[in-house]
Amino acid sequence: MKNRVFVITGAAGSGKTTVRDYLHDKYKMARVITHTTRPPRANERDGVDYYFEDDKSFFDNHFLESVHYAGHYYGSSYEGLENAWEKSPFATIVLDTAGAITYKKKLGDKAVIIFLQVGDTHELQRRMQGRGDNAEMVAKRISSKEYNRDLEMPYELQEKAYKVINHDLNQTRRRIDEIVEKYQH
Ligand SMILES: Nc1ncnc2c1ncn2[C@@H]1O[C@H](COP(=O)(O)OP(=O)(O)OP(=O)(O)O)[C@@H](O)[C@H]1O
Ligand SMILES: Nc1nc2c(ncn2[C@@H]2O[C@H](COP(=O)(O)O)[C@@H](O)[C@H]2O)c(=O)[nH]1
Repeated sequence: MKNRVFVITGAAGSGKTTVRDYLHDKYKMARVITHTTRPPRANERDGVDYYFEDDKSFFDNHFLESVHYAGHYYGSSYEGLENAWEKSPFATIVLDTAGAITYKKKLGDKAVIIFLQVGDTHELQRRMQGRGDNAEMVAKRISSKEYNRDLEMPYELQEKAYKVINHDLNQTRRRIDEIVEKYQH
């Protein structure tokens, strides 16, 4: 089976991590852990959710791509992807849309891009608060240009990404199953 990386992208709170974990649990896809200078949330662990870095250590990595998002750096390394592919031919990663565009440009058909959309921005805020983000963090996030940019599929991903509306989670899982099925043979 050809190596692939399923890139889950979309706005904050759109369900990227939820879909990534579904791909891991159901299809045993290896998760690519990325690096960030953002402080950990209450339930996040270093090396599991992210590699948490400071403004100096972040730049010691060998990045395939990196971005500045809502005041913090995020980046995904070549080694992270190679390590995931050593575990399984199908890997999965969560990226903002700028990162997804870079993955598509650099990896071509090895990168399968899934863009998640939730039309109602109030629902997105409810979901962020529901998972325990504090009100100040949510306010900062939704006022960032990156969050607002990622609400719609960018021009560069049109015709190159699958758009999945994540309203009902069971429907989303079924749609994800249909997409994965296309790459299994
Ligand atoms: N279809 C859905 N219906 C209701 N709640 C959902 C749905 N999908 C995900 N959620 C919930 O919404 C919250 C945000 O989801 P998740 O953390 O996966 O988003 P995300 O896109 O990874 O966010 P971020 O980019 O900010 O890390 C979680 O509490 C998750 O359980
Ligand atoms: N381009 C990249 N985007 C990344 C990376 N790791 C995470 N992300 C995306 O950043 C935002 C914010 O994440 P959060 O955990 O602070 O809510 C979100 O869209 C993530 O998907 C990366 O290495 N490169």
